[in-house]
Amino acid sequence: MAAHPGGLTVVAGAVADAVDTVTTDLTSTIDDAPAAVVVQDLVRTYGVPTKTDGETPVLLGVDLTIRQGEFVAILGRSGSGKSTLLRALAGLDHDVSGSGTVVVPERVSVVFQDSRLLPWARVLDNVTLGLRHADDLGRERLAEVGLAGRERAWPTELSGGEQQRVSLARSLVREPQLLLADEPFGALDALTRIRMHTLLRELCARHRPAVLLVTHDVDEAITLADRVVVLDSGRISLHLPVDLEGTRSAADPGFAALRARLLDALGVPPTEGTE
Ligand SMILES: Nc1ncnc2c1ncn2[C@@H]1O[C@H](COP(=O)(O)OP(=O)(O)OP(=O)(O)O)[C@@H](O)[C@H]1O
Repeated sequence: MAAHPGGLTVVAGAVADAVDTVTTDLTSTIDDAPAAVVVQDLVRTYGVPTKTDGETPVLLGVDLTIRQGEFVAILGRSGSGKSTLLRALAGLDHDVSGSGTVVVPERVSVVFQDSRLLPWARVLDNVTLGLRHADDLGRERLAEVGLAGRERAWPTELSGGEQQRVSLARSLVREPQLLLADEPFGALDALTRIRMHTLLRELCARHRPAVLLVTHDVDEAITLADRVVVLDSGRISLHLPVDLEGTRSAADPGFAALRARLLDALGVPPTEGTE
């Protein structure tokens, strides 16, 4: 158990043994897999709260469990605290105070909207940065994201979508038990975004990390996630399992029903064409 700068109790690696156990149990489903992430009564406040003015907390008591191999997407209005929650799991937040418990596995990778590649390092070096003897694995992951042969390219020679592919390869080379993604496709054009959805689904099916995806895009959440949660007024107001069979199409009635539920939870009034 480690002290956390924001006053949290963070337990890293506490669930690793259980995670290893489930991979040998072929009959298990996500529903009965052990927890990869446990968040209990998480409160987060920016700035230093004083007794007199008392800053308003951004998170007011968030409870969330993500199971091994489960893909959870989080939606919420702008400023509702989605990134604050993600940063608390990543241990990346500053100038915050709070309370609560966060249990995360040992190996956590984070992907952001911008790829955050080092411009002076070639693609393969970006992927393996900080790891020793990882070139073969790095090449393998680059091939998985469709960038075989681009190992010696500089980041500036890649398109935005290709840079995000490198960012995904860099996160996967660390074999994360938890992948945190903060609007990773937010800056991409619609067609590239659809390709990236397919790629991410394939990668997650192969590597089975637990995933927390922050997104503004309701359809993206339904397309990718096993469960969508909505953050509202500092708490999770809805857990919605995505129980769609096979390939998910926005044209399916089941998809449209989930979209309507989520838009309602987000306070978006129904419009023509949305049931
Ligand atoms: N470093 C910080 N210092 C002070 N306040 C912050 C800081 N980071 C975020 N906030 C505030 O906390 C609230 C939640 O921010 P957060 O980025 O978590 O929301 P979000 O739901 O991810 O928003 P968006 O969808 O617009 O990205 C906002 O009101 C924001 O202004």
